Amino acid sequence: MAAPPRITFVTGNAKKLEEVVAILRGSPLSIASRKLDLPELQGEPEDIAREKCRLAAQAANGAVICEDTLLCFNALRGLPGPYIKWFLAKLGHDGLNKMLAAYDDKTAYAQCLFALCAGPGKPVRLFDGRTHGSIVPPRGDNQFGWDPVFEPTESGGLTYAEMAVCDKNAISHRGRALTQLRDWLLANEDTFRAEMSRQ
Ligand SMILES: O=P(O)(O)OP(=O)(O)OP(=O)(O)OC[C@H]1O[C@@H](n2cnc3c(O)ncnc32)[C@H](O)[C@@H]1O
Ligand SMILES: [Mg+2]
Repeated sequence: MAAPPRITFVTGNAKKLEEVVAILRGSPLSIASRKLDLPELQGEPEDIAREKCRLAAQAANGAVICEDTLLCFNALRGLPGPYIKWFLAKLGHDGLNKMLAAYDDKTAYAQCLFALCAGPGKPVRLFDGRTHGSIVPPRGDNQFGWDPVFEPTESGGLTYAEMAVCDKNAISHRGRALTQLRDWLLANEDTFRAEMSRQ
């Protein structure tokens, strides 16, 4: 049997990489990684994810995956969404809570858009994973991004930061999107290989 196609996960975020490695452990995919902070377009999440992946394929000159993570407050009609990185950096965990002070609705969802591309100029495919929950005052040891302030509905009252890594990965936005990507690749390996080899 041929070796699995070699794909590079392009990200500037070491914690994302750790989770991706853990989620894919035991799967037949061969993922390398490249640390690169790519420019991100503004606009709709799907357009941001597609454009970032297009740039990643050019930078790596080969098959790539990359991902965009959003944290969407329902009371704010999905904002901060793809801009959560900058809201978190400027406002911190308390500031994210204060943004919802004027609203009864504290619900939110975490969304992960994985993008897969066989090489420069090749089509970009998206895989969308979501986890619903609420924004709460910070709790928990894991200091990955906004994990301390996001309490998934299905966690039994724990924030992401209070959950064991494997429990988070089992229900997380990232776990769900990556499972779809893996299943697509395993079912469509020949199509993807053909795209990789076509100039
Ligand atoms: O290079 P890339 O892959 O873009 O990495 P990034 O850190 O810039 O990531 P994003 O652009 O997707 O911005 C998402 C923000 O949300 C944070 N984040 C991503 N996944 C998370 C998770 O599972 N739990 C908590 N915070 C997360 C991340 O640290 C960023 O601040
Ligand atoms: Mg980024």
